[in-house]
Parts: sequence; structure tokens; C-alpha cells
Amino acid sequence: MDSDEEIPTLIEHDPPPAVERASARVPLTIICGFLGAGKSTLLKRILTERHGYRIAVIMNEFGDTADIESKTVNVSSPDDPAGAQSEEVLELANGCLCCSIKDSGAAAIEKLMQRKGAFDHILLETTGLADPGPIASIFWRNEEYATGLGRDITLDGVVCVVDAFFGTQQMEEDHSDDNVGESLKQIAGSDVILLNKVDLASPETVAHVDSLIRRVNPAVPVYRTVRGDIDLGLIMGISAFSAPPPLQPSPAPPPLTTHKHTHMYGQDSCDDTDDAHMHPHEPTHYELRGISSLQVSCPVLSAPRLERLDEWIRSVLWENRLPDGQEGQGQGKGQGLSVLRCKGLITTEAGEQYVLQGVRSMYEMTKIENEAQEDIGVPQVGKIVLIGKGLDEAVRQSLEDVLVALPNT
Ligand SMILES: Nc1nc2c(ncn2[C@@H]2O[C@H](COP(=O)(O)OP(=O)(O)OP(=O)(O)O)[C@@H](O)[C@H]2O)c(=O)[nH]1
Repeated sequence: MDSDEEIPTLIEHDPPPAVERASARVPLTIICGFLGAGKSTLLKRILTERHGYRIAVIMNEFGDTADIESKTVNVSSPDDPAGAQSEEVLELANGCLCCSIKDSGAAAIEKLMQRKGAFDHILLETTGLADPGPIASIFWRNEEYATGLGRDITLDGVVCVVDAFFGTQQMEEDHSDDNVGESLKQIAGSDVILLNKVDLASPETVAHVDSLIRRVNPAVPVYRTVRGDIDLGLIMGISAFSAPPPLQPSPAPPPLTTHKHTHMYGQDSCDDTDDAHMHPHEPTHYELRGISSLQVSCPVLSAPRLERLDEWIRSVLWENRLPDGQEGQGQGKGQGLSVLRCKGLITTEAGEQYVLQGVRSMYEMTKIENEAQEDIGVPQVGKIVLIGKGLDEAVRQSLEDVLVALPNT
């Protein structure tokens, strides 16, 4: 055997950390929120405090080339005193990167990814009136095709900053063409909500906004903050698009106290003319200007029933109708069926468990690997949460039929 044929000795070595980091996908968090709610304040805190995370922050409206100077957080860094005016990626004293550029968000991120390895997480701020759904879809879809940015980035979650003082009023006044309002779409499409500026609002006002949020999106954790002071571990690294929804029912929101509140958002009318009376039982199915949520518990499913559920989801998400052709009717407004966000945890008779995640018409059912099942201790009974328009009793009934009532064939 000549020397060329000798079996080479394996030398074990750990890849240098920078190489390891460069090969991993970087998680991206979308930060949306109501106008003036405190998004920039949150980002400025992240960019200037010593927290040990290496975060790249992109502050710009996604895809917008309009004036951004007014959106730029003036971050001064001892290493780059002129940095706030620069359009380049700034490296800040605490290890974060700040990117405030005029070209499109995709270009900004591509530029940022040339520095891959220099940061562990990306935060992308949208403007106060952006619906996060389409942006989330872009990154989520990219991941699936694993080309371009999708090779480098994984969508971690959507965080929404809500103004505790003006939140109720903003939801009330925010009318868009489809009569839903971007603020409600932001709440519907978020995985975490920061109820900010709680120092400015009375406890009753804070509780009321909190209650509205939970009624639109019952699966979302809501953290009350002042000037965006939050443990970063609660908003980053949450894997919202691969984790199951919270298994415990969210804490019951405080009841809406008076009729005045409930009627403000165009709920069905009530015969009682006393404005101060309490509703003894708040409906679990709640509708706020057309957007509502539906939660259905999901028993252990046979394989055919899982297939039928998949068909049901395809019909509802892709065709905006129930599989039997009977469209859900939006309460009071005649709006059609349209799902903005769905999540679920499904267990099968074969002992497999799936996480359902959907943003608008896109969805995936991902099998939880056995080890992960053990880690998170997933129980046998799952649930399905839908957030969107037209989610009335006909939709609930139809879903329950698929999960429970129809023959288990
Ligand atoms: N009292 C109080 N003021 C706050 C808090 N958070 C932010 N602010 C102030 O509210 C104002 C708006 O905050 P920003 O962080 O600029 O809000 P934004 O969401 O980035 O605003 P837009 O980008 O215009 O939508 C600023 O003057 C902040 O200093 C808070 O928790 N309490």
C-alpha cells in the first residue's frame, strides 16, 4: 500500500465558533406596533444596553424608499460617533448592529447577511401601520424553499407593541378598506404583545386594552412594559413558527365592564338599554370589527381524520370556504371567511404529534420528533386556534364535525 492509499488519521477538532455561526440560520423577529406605541424606544434600548446578545436591528419600512431620517433612532456609539447619520451597517459598543438604510428591506437584509457571523438575531421594525402578515409570509416561505435569504434566515416570531393609553382609541379609529383595521391585523398576526406605556394609563384602561387584545388573539402572551423594558428572552428565540400554541387556556380576560365598551366595536346589538349593565357571560367567540378567534380542542385523531382535517384547512385557508360549500357568514357584516393566523397541536392515534402553523393562506403541519415530544411533555389532547374574519358558529361546527362528529373512517 503506498502512502496515498493509507487511511488518513482523523483529526477531531471543533469548528471555530465563527464558522459554526456562519452555517446556522439566523432567527428574525418582526417588530410591528401601533403608531407611536414605543417600537423605536424598544429598539433603542436594545441597541444601547449591555445585554450580552449580538443583535442586528433594521429600522425602516419594509420595501419603502421614503424618507427614513425621521424613523432613525439616534444611537450614538463611542466607536462611531457619526454613526446615526450613516446609511451603512453600524457596529455598536454593545455588540449589536444597527442598519438604517434607504433601499428595500430585502436589500437591507442581504447587505446585513454579508456580515453573517457578526450577530445572532435580526430584529426588523415595520412602520406603525403595517400588517405583519405579508412580511411574515415572505420569510416563512423563503425558509421552505431555502433559496436566497431563506438559506440564511429563519422566522422566529412577530412582536407587536401596543400603546396602553391610546390602544383602545387606535383600534376604534383605525379603519382600512376592508373595515378591519391594521391595528387589529397586527394583534391577530402577533406571537407576543408588549402592552407598553403602562405608566401613562390607569389600571382600568390597561386592563381594558389587555382584554381586547386577548379577545382578538387568545393564544398570545401579553407583557406590560414601560419604555420597552422587557427580558429579551421573552421576545427573541421563541420559535413561534415551529412551537405549538400555549396549551393552557390563556387567563380569562377581565370582563368588558359596560355596554358602552362592547358596542363601540360594532358588536351585535343588545335589547337592554341600561348602558352600565354587566354582561354575565362574555362569549368565548368574540368579534372585534370583523376579526374574531375560534379555539377548538382537538382529540386524538385517526389517520383518515387527520387527512380530513388537512382538507378542511386547505378549503378554509385557500378557498375561504367550508369544505361542504357552506361559507361562514361574518357576524353582522356579511363578511366572508378569511383566516389571518392559525396555530394548533394535533395528536394522532399512531402516537405522532404535529404542530400546525399558518399565516394567511400558507400553512404547514410539522411533525414533532419523539425527543422533542418528551422535552416539551406534549399532552394527548391538542387544540386548534384560528384568528380571522367570519369565524362564526357554522365554522366552529364544521371543524368540530371533522374532529369529532363525522364517522371516524
Ligand atoms: N411615558 C412613556 N413614554 C414612552 C414609553 N415608550 C415610549 N414612550 C415615548 O413615546 C414616544 C413615541 O415612542 P416611539 O418609540 O418613537 O414610538 P414608535 O412606535 O417608534 O413610533 P412610530 O415609529 O412613529 O410609529 C416617544 O416620545 C417615547 O419617548 C413608555 O412606556 N412610557
